[in-house]
Amino acid sequence: MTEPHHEDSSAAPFRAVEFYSGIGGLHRALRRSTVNGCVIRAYDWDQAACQVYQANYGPGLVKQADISLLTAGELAGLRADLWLLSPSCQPYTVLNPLAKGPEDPRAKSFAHLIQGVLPELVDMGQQPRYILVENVAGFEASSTREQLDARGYNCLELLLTPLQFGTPNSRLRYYLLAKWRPLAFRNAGTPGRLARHIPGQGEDWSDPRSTSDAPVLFGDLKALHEYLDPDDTNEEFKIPDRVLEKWGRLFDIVLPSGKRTCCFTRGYTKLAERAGSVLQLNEDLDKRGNADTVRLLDPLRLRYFSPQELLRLFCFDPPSSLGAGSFIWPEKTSTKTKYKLIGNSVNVEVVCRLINYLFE
Ligand SMILES: C[S@@+](CC[C@H](N)C(=O)[O-])C[C@H]1O[C@@H](n2cnc3c(N)ncnc32)[C@H](O)[C@@H]1O
Repeated sequence: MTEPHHEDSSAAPFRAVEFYSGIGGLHRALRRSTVNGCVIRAYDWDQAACQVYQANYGPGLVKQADISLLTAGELAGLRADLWLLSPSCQPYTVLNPLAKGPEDPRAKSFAHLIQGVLPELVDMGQQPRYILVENVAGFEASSTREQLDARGYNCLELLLTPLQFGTPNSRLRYYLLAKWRPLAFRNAGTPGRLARHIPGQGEDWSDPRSTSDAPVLFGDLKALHEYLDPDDTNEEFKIPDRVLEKWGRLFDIVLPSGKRTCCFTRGYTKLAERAGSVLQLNEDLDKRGNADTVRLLDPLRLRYFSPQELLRLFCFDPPSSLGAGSFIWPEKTSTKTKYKLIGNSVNVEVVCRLINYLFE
C-alpha cells in the first residue's frame, strides 16, 4: 500500500477540502486513490483530533474551527474541486433513540454548509464539482440528496461495509456521492435507488438495513490474525476483572482465525455491547456453559484489540503481515483518546474505492 503524496497543491489539479476531519481518514483515502488530488484545508473543532491530523499530514493544513461558523467567502477563497465530509453521526445513529436527524442541533453545522454556504458558492460559481459524504446508516433519511439535487448535482447514495472488500470488520456506512451536472456517474442504475455496491464492482448484498451484517456471507475475507500485533502478551489491553464480571456475557468474542469483528465505535473499551469485538487468544477453548464467574472466562485469555490493530482493520495501515504502518500518534495521545478517535473514523479502503469511482 504505497501512498502517492501530493504535497504540492499548486501542481495538483484537484483541490480537496475535508470537513469534520478527525484523524484524516478521508485524507488518507484520497492519497491512496488514483486521483491526482490533495487536501488543501481540513476543519475540525477537536483539539486532540487536530494534533493527530497535523502529526500525520503536516502543519498548516488543519484548522481548529467550528464548521457552523465558516463563511462562503472563506470557502470560495479555497477554490475547492472536491468536498469530503463526515459529519458527526450522533444526530442520525440508529443506536441513539433520541436521534433527531437534521433537526438535532448537532446537525447544525452540516445544514449550514449544505443549505447556507453551498447555495452562496453556487451563486458565485465557486461550488465544488465533486462531493463525498460519509455517515451512519439512517442518514439516508435526511434530505441532503434532494437539496444537492436541487442545487444542480447528480447524486448517488450507497450503503457499504468493509466486509464487502475483504476486511474482517463490519462497519455499515452510508455514503453520498455528488457531481456537478452535467458530470454523471458511470453505470449508476436507477436514479434515487440506494446502492449496496459500487456500480461496476460486484453485486448488491442482502439485508442492508440491518445494523449487523453478520448473516451476510462475503467471500475472500482475510483472517483476523493478519491484523494482530506480533506481541499478544501486552498486558495493557487485557480486560479488567471488574469489566469481565459485569459485562463478560455481552462481549462479541472473536478468534484470531475468525473473519469478522463487529463495528468499533468511539466507546470501545468503555462500553461492552455494540462497541466492538474482543479477541480470544486461546483458540483451544469454546465459550461454553453458563457459569457466571469471571474465572471461567480466564482460560479464554480475552483482550481488547489494540489501537494499532484497529488502524489496520480500518485500513489506515496495511495488515501486520504486510509490514509496518505509517500512522503517527503524537507522543501524549492517551490510549483512551486513540480509541475514541479511531472509533469516530472511517474505513480508508472503502472511501478510497469511492473516490476512484467518483472521478471515473
Ligand atoms: C464522525 S467524526 C469524522 C472523523 C473523520 N472522518 C476521521 O477520519 O477521523 C466527526 C468529527 O467532526 C468533528 N465535529 C463535529 N461537529 C463539528 C463542528 N461543528 N465543527 C468542527 N468539527 C466538528 C468532531 O470533532 C469529529 O472529529
